[in-house]
Formats: sequence, C-alpha cells, structure tokens
Amino acid sequence: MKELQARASELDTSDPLAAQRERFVLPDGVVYLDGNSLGALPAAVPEALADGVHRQWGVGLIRSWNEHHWWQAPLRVGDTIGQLLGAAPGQTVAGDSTTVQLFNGLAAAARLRPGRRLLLTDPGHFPTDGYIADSVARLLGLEVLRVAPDDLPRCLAERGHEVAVAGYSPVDYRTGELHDMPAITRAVQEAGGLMLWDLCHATGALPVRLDELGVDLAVGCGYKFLSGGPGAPAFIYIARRHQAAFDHPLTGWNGHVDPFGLSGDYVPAPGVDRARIGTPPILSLLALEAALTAFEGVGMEQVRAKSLSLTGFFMDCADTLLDGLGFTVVTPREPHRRGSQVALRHPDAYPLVRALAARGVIGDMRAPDLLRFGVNALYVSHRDMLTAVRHLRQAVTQGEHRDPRFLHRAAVT
Ligand SMILES: Cc1ncc(COP(=O)(O)O)c(C=O)c1O
Ligand SMILES: Nc1c(O)cccc1C(=O)C[C@H](N)C(=O)O
Repeated sequence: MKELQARASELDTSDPLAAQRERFVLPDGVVYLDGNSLGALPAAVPEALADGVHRQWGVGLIRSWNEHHWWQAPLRVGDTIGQLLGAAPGQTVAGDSTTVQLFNGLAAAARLRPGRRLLLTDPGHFPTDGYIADSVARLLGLEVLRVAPDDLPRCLAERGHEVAVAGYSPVDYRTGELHDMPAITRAVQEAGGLMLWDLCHATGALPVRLDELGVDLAVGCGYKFLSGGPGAPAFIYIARRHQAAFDHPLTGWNGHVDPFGLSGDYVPAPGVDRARIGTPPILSLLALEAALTAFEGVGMEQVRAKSLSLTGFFMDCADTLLDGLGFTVVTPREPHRRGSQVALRHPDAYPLVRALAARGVIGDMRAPDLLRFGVNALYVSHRDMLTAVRHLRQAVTQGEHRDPRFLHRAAVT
C-alpha cells in the first residue's frame, strides 16, 4: 500500500496536466469517475451561462442572433470540437443529440452509396446505434448486419461489395476496449463503403485524427469528456469531399442556402452548413463553448498519455488490492487497446457501485456485472485512482454490497 501511495504522489507531482483540475468545479470529498457518462462542471460554464441569459438574452433580446453571433454558434462550436478530433475547420457542426446525428449520418451515407444495401453495426454497440441503424434500414429498404469489429474482415471479404456504411465506436462503452480505427476505416473503404464513427467515448479522451485517417462521417456527444453539461449538443463531422453530395434527411430551414429568404423550395447550403437543421439550443451551445476552453493549451497527446497512466495505475492498484476478492479486470491491459476507462467484472457490481457512491467515489455499472470507472485526464489524479480502489476493497471486505439499501436499481444507473 505504501508503495502505491508513493507512486501515486510521484506520478501526480510530475503530471503536466495537474493544474487543469482548477478548470473544474468538483465537490469536496468526491472522487469522480463517471465523466464518461456526464462530465464534471467546468469552472468557465456558470459565468458564460449567466452572461448568455442576462446580457445576451435579457438585454440583447433578438438582436443577439447577430450581435452576439448566436447564428454562427453551431459552426463555431463545431470547429472547436473538430480541432480536438484532427478535423480542419468547416466540417463539423454542433447540435441535436448523438442519436439524431446518427440517424442523419447513416441515412445520408446510405444515400451516398445507392445500390448498396447493407448497414454494418457492432452487436456490442451502445443500443441507440443499433436501434437507429434498424430504423434507417426500414425507412430506406436496407438490411442491417451486426458484425463484431474482429469479424469485419471476414464479413467484408464475403459481402463488402454490398456495404453502404459501417457505423462503429472506437471504444467499447462497457469494457473500454479500443478498436483499431485506422484498420477498420481502411477495410470498410477498400470495400467501397463509407465509415461512420460514433466518437462519444473518444472525443476529448484520445487523439482521433479524422482528416488524416480519411474518415467519411463521425458523430459524438458533448456531455461526456467534453463536459458540456447534461444534454449538451452533439456534433456531426462530414468530410469535406462528401459535403456537396450530402443529402441530409432532415431538411430544416437552418440548413437552407438562404434561410431568411423563406422560399418554398429546399436548396441546401453549400458546405457543412447544410448539416444544420432547426433553431439550435443557444444556451446549451454557450455552455459547451465555455466548457471547451478547459482544453485550451492542452494537446490531445498529453491527454492520452495521462489517461493511459491513470488507467494503467488503476489496474495496478486493482491487481494488488482486489486480489482474491472476486474481481476481474476486463479492460485490455495493452495501452493501444484501451480507451479512457477501466471496467471490472464482479457479480455484485450494482450494489458495489452504490456502496462506493455512499463513500464518495462515483463510478457506474453496466448490466449485468460490470463496474465502470471513467477517467478524464483534465481533472482526475493518480491519487483518485488509489482512493477509489481502496474504498472498493473496504466496501467488499466489509460486505457493504449486501446492504439492502444498495440493492434496488435506480431509474438511471
Ligand atoms: C456510443 C454512444 N452513442 C450514443 C450514446 C447516446 O446518445 P444520446 O447522446 O443521443 O443520448 C451513448 C451514451 O449515451 C453512447 O455511449
Ligand atoms: N446519456 C446518458 C444519460 O442521459 C443518462 C445516463 C447515462 C448516459 C450515458 O451517457 C450512458 C453512456 N452513453 C454509456 O456509455 O453507458
């Protein structure tokens, strides 16, 4: 234990990102390891929201669409997110939810590949991705194949010529396994299909290099590692080469070439502006924009290096302190195969997560038996890792997972 303590303090002392924690407001006595579900509150957000409400909305009224550049917010915020994803400006738009953007991306991708009737998705994907793929297929008369990432080469060899689009996530939301984005992108494109990445668990957590990899489309949320707040706007990335032919399924007036011309015919705006739909949620965009300032001066390579150090250290602590207590580390050990979380398997995952929360360590669980600990390198320390694992050891050795208070499932887990 002493050794782990010494290592934690050594790693935290030499952490070049340690000062970024000041950019967040975290309650005292809480170790927050659920930033892969809802990011913590960035210190810049309350003031930005107060300004948006009182000055921009209260005083500026409708003039603020021009004077405070509300109209440009989806593109401005989109470009800032794009910077974190290795996307040059003019390819990313912020707005709506990931689910809506998935629908837009998959449907538009299928329209870009007429005559091809397969949509590929991951059987282990977050459910919304599968639900939307099924619905798009029903609407457009296509077929969905659920193919695990490891099985893609076989599927593409057999039916690649039929694939319109493949929608995958680089990081498995349950286990934290990181898939090989470059190889999957290349394989799908070599078969003639389009690659759509769901970056919910990658955006703000690891370098993605969208332009360099030649990704076709991507979507992701604003509320996890970007810390944009509950229900923060999501985003869609449309590689520039596809924009002119991108036939958006939701032809809203904000995506029209001349929105205030109020013409009866839809003519899409040139460029990525055509991915706008209806009136955007300005207050939420202002909150997300302020949240993104927490990344100023920070490189995604630095974020990745610290994230790997944190998750690696967490696993070391688990190996030492949880040995023989019924836990299995399910997140891959190899750094290039893991995202920014650690998942532990235990039959009493749910009551243990609740017992931990009662001790001030907030993680989450994914049914049936995974405890999930997400790390945001901007505000989590190595000491937090050790504290979390120590509490977990104490909770399980003291039998807290059998406490009836922790057995009932809450609506949101
Ligand atoms: C990979 C992935 N896609 C999509 C979503 C959710 O989509 P939405 O932001 O629309 O709720 C989540 C998590 O909620 C997710 O983990
Ligand atoms: N989006 C969420 C929500 O509105 C409530 C609770 C959790 C979430 C999540 O983000 C879950 C998350 N996508 C996951 O990886 O499981």
